[in-house]
Amino acid sequence: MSRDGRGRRRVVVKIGSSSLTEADGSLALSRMRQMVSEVARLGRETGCQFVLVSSGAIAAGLGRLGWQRAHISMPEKQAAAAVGQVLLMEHYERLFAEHGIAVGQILMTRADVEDRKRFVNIRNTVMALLQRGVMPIINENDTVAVEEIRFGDNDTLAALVALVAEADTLVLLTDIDGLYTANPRQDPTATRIAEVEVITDEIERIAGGAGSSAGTGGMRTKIAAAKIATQSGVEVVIAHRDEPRVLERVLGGEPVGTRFLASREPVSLRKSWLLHAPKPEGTLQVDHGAMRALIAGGKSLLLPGLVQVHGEFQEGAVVELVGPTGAAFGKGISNFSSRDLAEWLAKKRAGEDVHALHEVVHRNDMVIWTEATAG
Ligand SMILES: Nc1ncnc2c1ncn2[C@@H]1O[C@H](COP(=O)(O)OP(=O)(O)O)[C@@H](O)[C@H]1O
Ligand SMILES: N[C@@H](CCC(=O)OP(=O)(O)O)C(=O)O
Repeated sequence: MSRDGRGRRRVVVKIGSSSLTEADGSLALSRMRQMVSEVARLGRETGCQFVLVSSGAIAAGLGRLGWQRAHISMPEKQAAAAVGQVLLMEHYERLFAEHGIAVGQILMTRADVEDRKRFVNIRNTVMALLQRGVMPIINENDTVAVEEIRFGDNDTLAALVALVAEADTLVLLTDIDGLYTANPRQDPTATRIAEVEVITDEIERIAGGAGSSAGTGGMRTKIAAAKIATQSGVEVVIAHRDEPRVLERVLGGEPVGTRFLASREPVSLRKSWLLHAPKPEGTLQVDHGAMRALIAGGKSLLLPGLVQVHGEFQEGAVVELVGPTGAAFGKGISNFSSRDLAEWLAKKRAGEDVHALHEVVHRNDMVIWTEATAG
């Protein structure tokens, strides 16, 4: 049963570049076929809904064009992705069609996730596809994403897709059967960790980088993704792509890979988005009393508690909330532009009358670090 009582589970499966490419750079077609047929079978037998996050566009493009990864520039990588994405989808279309399933492609950038309206639009599209039994296949839009705003790795993208799709499970399929106490490529004595209840600093410390030239991010980005997803109530499993019946076993709760338990007190979807997706456009500094009211009292931020405004932003922008010492304690959506707020602050300082009940950030549009990391 799903967490919101839909009656059916919704699962995001991410398959990494290292699993979609052979050593010679060509696409690992037999593995793709195997994964597609397990997804199709489980969907049919259990009613489970799947969303696929598939890497491999750059790797497939390099193979098709005969280019070597070591010698190419960023625009050439993007060109390779443009070529490879077509190939990837051509194969997915054919492989899912063998099971009578149509596929739909969604290419996303970080900017699409940061913008609340686009985030909601993507969610509506994903839901519409799922309702009609179409398989959403998602990748980063590598051809338009410049370096500074790229996800780069698809693990973080997959965690955000799990939020978008309101999934209850995220499965990260990779070239190793879970998180080890150290990178086994460097430390052969390392052992697999079967279950992680809370992602501690120690867990983050043991996660190393990518294991092959095809992979990006390694365990480090998988743990970061697991943190985003588990805080939002999504269970995460890192498992080996070649484990027989891997998805069936993961979803059946069998001890495969590393399972990261979902938080028992997950933050809402809106707050998860606020917490993880957008970069703040400005800062609101509040006084001690307001900080206490927000942290402990669960209150909205009213004008009298505001001390300083930093940055230039419009009404509806995401802002960071900082206390008297300048330390950040949360994020929120400002109901006013920085200009309006600065004008009010000037009037307040001059002793003029300002409407004290102006709600600068509403409680529902605010996330406080303590509540986000609890549970
Ligand atoms: N503590 C660890 N436990 C397991 N694997 C690790 C660890 N630290 C780093 N790695 C590396 O992470 C790699 C998987 O990530 P990556 O290469 O990015 O694959 P993918 O393309 O599937 O995302 C493994 O092959 C392994 O070498
Ligand atoms: N979007 C890129 C994938 C980036 C990547 O390699 O990520 P990952 O699968 O996490 O190692 C592509 O399709 O080539």
